[in-house]
Amino acid sequence: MSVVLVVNSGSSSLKYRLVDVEAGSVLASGLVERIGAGPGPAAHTDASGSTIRDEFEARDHHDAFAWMLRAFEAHGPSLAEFAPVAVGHRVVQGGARFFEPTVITELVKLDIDELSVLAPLHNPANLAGIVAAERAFPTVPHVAVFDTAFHQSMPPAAYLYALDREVAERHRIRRYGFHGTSHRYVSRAAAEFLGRPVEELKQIVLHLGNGASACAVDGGRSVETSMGMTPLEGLVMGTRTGDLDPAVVLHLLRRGGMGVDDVDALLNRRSGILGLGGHGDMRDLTVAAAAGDERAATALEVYAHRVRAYVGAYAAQLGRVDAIVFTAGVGENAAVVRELVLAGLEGFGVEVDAARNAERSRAARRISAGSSRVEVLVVPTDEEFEIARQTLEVVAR
Ligand SMILES: Nc1ncnc2c1ncn2[C@@H]1O[C@H](COP(=O)(O)OP(=O)(O)O)[C@@H](O)[C@H]1O
Ligand SMILES: CC(=O)OP(=O)(O)O
Ligand SMILES: [Mg+2]
Repeated sequence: MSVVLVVNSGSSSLKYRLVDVEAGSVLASGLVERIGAGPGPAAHTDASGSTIRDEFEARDHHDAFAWMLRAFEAHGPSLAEFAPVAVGHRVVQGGARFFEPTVITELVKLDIDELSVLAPLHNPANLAGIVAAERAFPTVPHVAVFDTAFHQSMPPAAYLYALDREVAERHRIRRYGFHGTSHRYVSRAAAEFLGRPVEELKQIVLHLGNGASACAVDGGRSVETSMGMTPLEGLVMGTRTGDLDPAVVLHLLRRGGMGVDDVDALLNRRSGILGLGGHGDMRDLTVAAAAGDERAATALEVYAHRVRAYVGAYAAQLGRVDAIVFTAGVGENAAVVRELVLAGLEGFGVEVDAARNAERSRAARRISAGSSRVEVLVVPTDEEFEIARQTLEVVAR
């Protein structure tokens, strides 16, 4: 059997999936939300797709795991019959320390904890999930799969900030990049869809979810990405600014009557399409824009303008573009966002087929016209499956 449990612990949620990697099938999946913040929704779906919903108060990740185990017991599948041979964990920040999926030891946990200074919103939650999962599944190996790992192939020209070298090195300030598991999976899936070896393709992958990042993938390797030392840099996101003149921060601290934590909350939680257009969820923003809400329409323009700027930059860095690939919640579903991003790129060999772009589908598909020099694809990401696959690979070694 090749059953792996995948755990994605966010600051306030636990997402899990039980995967049979060899069969390529999902045996169960679920979600516990609002951890540590009072009663919240929890849901568990079995292999047949039938879902049970609950309202549950998880004080911490241990409680959330306990809920998950009860859900398996009550609704199946049986964890005795489909016992995971390993547990794979999403860990967001691996710094320059982790290049590959890694079996979790006490030392690895110390490193993940220590890297929290470079991802204060993500790594502490990832670690809490690991500790809880180890307690729930004490006899199998646990593996950390890092968001940063895929981007370790970036050259110094792409990952260095033009900052005083001594200061940057002392504080490990450089661009690490995130969503690597998704960029890796999607760039390979796109090559498969095109029936071409990934080694010969130059791709621009646009992971547009709540968090969003662009990645230039040359021959299957990340050569540049838009997120930086933390997942705040780059594209406009649900609640994050993306690129910003750093002097804005200084100005707010000096003149805006704000403290460090206020500015942190402003940039990470109250900005992006939420701050600009009044909606942090792209579904709501596009509906509002279509209904004539000017602020929402402007936010959409800013969002698309930024993505287009990165497409142009990465086209220049790659020297040639074979494929532009959209993925994640917004990239897979929001036809209007794709249309705005791609508008006016005909001079660069990008021709969109409007009907194909408007089609709704869950499968990988082409949205460019037959005559387009650049292939434009929509490829659903599957970070959980990729984490399961990498976890099994490490365990089998
Ligand atoms: N049909 C849709 N139209 C527009 N946006 C969508 C649609 N479905 C999902 N989204 C958007 O995708 C985003 C969430 O993406 P997702 O990849 O699930 O994020 P994350 O994994 O970071 O939580 C939200 O902004 C959501 O509104
Ligand atoms: C790294 C990151 O931004 O992750 P998410 O998109 O899940 O917030
Ligand atoms: Mg995501």
